[in-house]
Amino acid sequence: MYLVTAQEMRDLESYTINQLGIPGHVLMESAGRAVVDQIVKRFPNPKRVVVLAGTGNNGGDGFVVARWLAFRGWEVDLWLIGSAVKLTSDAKLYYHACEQLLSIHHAEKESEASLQAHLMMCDVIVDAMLGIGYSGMLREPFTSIVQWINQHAESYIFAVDMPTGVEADKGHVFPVALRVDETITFNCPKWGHYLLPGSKYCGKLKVVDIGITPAGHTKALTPNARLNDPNDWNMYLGGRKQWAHKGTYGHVLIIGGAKGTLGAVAMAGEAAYRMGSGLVTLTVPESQHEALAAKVTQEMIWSWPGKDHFLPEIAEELKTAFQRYDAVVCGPGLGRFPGEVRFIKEILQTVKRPLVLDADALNILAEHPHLMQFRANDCPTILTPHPGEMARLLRITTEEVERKRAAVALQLAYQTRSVVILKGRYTIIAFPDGKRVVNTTGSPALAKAGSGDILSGIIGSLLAQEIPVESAIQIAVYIHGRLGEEVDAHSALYRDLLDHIASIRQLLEPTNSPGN
Ligand SMILES: NC(=O)C1=CN([C@@H]2O[C@H](COP(=O)(O)OP(=O)(O)OC[C@H]3O[C@@H](n4cnc5c(N)ncnc54)[C@H](OP(=O)(O)O)[C@@H]3O)[C@@H](O)[C@H]2O)[C@@H](O)CC1
Ligand SMILES: [K+]
Repeated sequence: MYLVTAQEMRDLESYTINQLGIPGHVLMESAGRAVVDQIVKRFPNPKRVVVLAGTGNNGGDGFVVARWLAFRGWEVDLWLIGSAVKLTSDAKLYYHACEQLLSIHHAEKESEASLQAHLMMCDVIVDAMLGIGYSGMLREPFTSIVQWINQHAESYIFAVDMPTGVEADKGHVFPVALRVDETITFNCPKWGHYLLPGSKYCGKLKVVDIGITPAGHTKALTPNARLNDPNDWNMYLGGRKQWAHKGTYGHVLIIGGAKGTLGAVAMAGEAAYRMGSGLVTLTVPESQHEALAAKVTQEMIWSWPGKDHFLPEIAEELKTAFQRYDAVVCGPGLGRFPGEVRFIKEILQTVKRPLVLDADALNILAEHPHLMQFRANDCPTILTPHPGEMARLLRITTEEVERKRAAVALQLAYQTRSVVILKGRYTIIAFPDGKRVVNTTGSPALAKAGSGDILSGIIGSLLAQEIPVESAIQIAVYIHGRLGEEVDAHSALYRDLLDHIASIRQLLEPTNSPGN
């Protein structure tokens, strides 16, 4: 499913109205009806509702909702927030229809206390004040109404398209937005539903069709962002081939393992095996070999000569060694060590297969951005920063990363010619060609040490299995998020996450794919 900006949504709407000849008020009627369908799905028996309608087309949807809820026997209090002279022509049509059926309250003319009393007494609030047309600093009277509802209202709140105060493109909230239980949006989700802080206000998101031309219908109407959708890649998750041998599903190399962080490289290795790779090798400095060998069973270990540091004279040896692997992950528990810059340079230059850089490999890159020039353009590189690592890579604050997640992920993808996986609630995957994919799976269980190592291992495994890079990354991020949903958010250990890989993978496999 595509993810759109307000402008892309307007383009789809105007194509539908101007090219296909479907009047805007028909779309508005469908929009309002679709919202009512969702409301009555949640509340099959008539309730008392306050509908708050603005003067733009979002308000127009609100008038349609008020009319249909009244037809269905609901007790409707309809409030116009703003001046009736400002109503758009489509909104005006439905405002007049409501005038025939209901007495419309005008917030301009009535006291705040009167509105508050109605809001206190209702079971349901419908927020049709502002939608994708909102931008900038939220003005009065919306600010006061929103603040009051957030603090006092106990009713169930539906937002039409966007919660009032959440900006559609960047998810900005200046200074407040309405905290709702459900948001019903039209045709496509908007970026603001998935970006912080806006995403925290949306509650459950439901996307409904209202007759607007679907995104992607023509090239001109094709956005470059999507939600991570298993239908785009589940064809790569077929059953295991009957005649497979251990090389069939790729050989992953995981480079990491400084003293004290050997667990990270071991977890990444275990995740790679669980995701299906036939061979996994872990590599650590020689001084850590024994300690790692005591920790792992199934993984092979290859250690480079050196005592917690990299010796330039072994560069040639590394070059030969790196050719053996189908995908390389560098970073889990890597630590910092003398010779690290040369080490990363050798890896970037020598590994011709897909390369995932994580953890301290990213920190080294952040301090030495010139290193990326040693990576050939045709060798896929994947960077997996969390917001702190991203901040270091771009030399901005973590707060700025969180505020501009979609933009900064793309910036780093362009700068480094790499695929960037910016981790967090709604992980964003940005590709160097400008495409972006937003992942919706995940849970707070993943906010724990080890979670990133597991993700790296899963990505490495899928890349080694020669699944196309774009798909491999989307599969990995999606499955990793699903693992978090399967376990207890507080107590889960990395093993609990790994235990669910098989069942989630099976659920995602397309039916009738026995392998061959
Ligand atoms: N797209 C579609 O396909 C379809 C869209 N539909 C619906 O239309 C909605 C979009 O309608 P829209 O374009 O009229 O904008 P909308 O959200 O009502 O906001 C405009 C109002 O916001 C106000 N305003 C702005 N900034 C503000 C601020 N900082 N603080 C305070 N106020 C501010 C602005 O006031 P002004 O700046 O003009 O004084 C104006 O009054 C969309 O979300 C969906 O629900 C469906 O009906 C059918 C198909
Ligand atoms: K709204």
